This record gives sequence, C-alpha cells and structure tokens, in this order.
Amino acid sequence: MLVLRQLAFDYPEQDYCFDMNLMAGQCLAVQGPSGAGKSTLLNLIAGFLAASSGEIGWLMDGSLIRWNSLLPWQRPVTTVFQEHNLFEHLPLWANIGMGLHPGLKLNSVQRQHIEQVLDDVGLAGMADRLPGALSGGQRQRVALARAWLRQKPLLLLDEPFTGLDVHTREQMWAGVKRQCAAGVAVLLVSHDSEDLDALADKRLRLEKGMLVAS
Ligand SMILES: Nc1ncnc2c1ncn2[C@@H]1O[C@H](COP(=O)(O)OP(=O)(O)OP(=O)(O)O)[C@@H](O)[C@H]1O
Repeated sequence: MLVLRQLAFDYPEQDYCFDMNLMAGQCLAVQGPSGAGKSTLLNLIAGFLAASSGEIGWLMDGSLIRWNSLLPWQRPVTTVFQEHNLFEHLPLWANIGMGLHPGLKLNSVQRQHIEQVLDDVGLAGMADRLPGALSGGQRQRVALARAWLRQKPLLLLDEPFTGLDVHTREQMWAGVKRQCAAGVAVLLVSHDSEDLDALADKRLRLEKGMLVAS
C-alpha cells in the first residue's frame, strides 16, 4: 500500500501537505482545478520533487519501506505523463521495451510481449514505426502500452485519455482494469467524469493544498 503521511512541499505562494493511502489493486482518482497541485502530487510520488518533510513509502506486512531518499528510477513507479515522453529517434518497440534490457537487446519472448501490448492498445503491426509517424492519440496509446508492460506496483496516470475516441478510451479503461486486477495500485488524475465512473474505486479532491474526500 502506498502511504503519504504529512508529505509537504512548499512553493512561495502555496504550501502542500498530502495524506493518503492507496492499496494494491485499487484505483484512486484525484481531481482538482488547474493549479490545485495535481502535478506537484504526482511529481512528489514519482520522486521528481523532494518533499520538505513528511513520509512517503510502501507499507508491507506492517512496516513502511520509506521512499523519501530514493531517486525516481529507484522507485517502483511508472508514470504516464500528459506529454507522452516518447523517444522520437526510436521505433515503437524500443520505446515500449525500454527498461527491459539496458542495451535494448530483447529476446523473442520480450518482443512477443511488446507485440501483445501493441495489440492491446490497438496498434498491432506498428512496432517498427517511429513516434513522429503517429497521431497524438496513438502516441498516448504507446505511452500506456509501455506502462502496461512495465507493470510496476504503482502506476501514475496524468490525464491519460485526453483526445482519445470513445472506442479507444474504453479499450484503455480495460487496460487499467487489467492492471488493477494484477495488483497494481493506480493513481489517476482526470477531469473526465466518464473516466472516473469507469475506473475509480475511491475519489479525492485537491483543495487548499490538501487532499479531501470527494
Ligand atoms: N516551479 C514553480 N515555482 C513556483 N510555483 C509553482 C511552480 N510550479 C508550480 N507552481 C505553482 O504551484 C501550484 C500547483 O501547480 P501544479 O502544476 O501542481 O497544479 P496542477 O493541479 O497540476 O495544474 P494543471 O491542472 O494546470 O496542470 C500552482 O499554483 C502553480 O502556480
């Protein structure tokens, strides 16, 4: 279970203090208007921002494994950013397979898994394309496919379905549900009530720098 206890971050004009739990297999939705602190929360959890005080970690068998001093790549977290973060010079298979092997020397089973997740997101047969040849929605699906394959204990999704058509969106919801069923804890930032109705087990809202029940 992900645990945030009085996790604080201070900007000059706004102080944040986050308290929350997110269980393995659960999808927690966080909402809030622009500027409420959603990106700040995700960046603190992913390790791109360092908290000024408080605790963050994973509670297992009653003891908290603290993440405070862990760098982003040391945390068992996958983040799907709004900007997709694809490597433009690498084909889709390499973008998705990144992290499976340091030199991207993938074996046939790993290549099959990549083909499978591409199929899952409706991009079958596109493994050798470059990101530049894709639409915005297709790029978003590549970013999600990469997250599906990594299957880290915690998945952070920042407005992950923006701009997708209804059918694709439903496919992506199914992907999130499969992740939860496999025990992944999902934190979903979304403004879209349909996303929340389809996926959220629990909802919180960001208000005055704090998380409150929605
Ligand atoms: N580097 C920074 N220095 C000072 N203030 C910042 C900085 N980054 C963000 N802020 C402020 O912190 C607040 C929260 O920003 P944050 O990006 O977390 O909000 P958000 O909820 O993700 O917004 P959006 O939905 O527009 O992406 C905002 O009021 C913003 O002005």
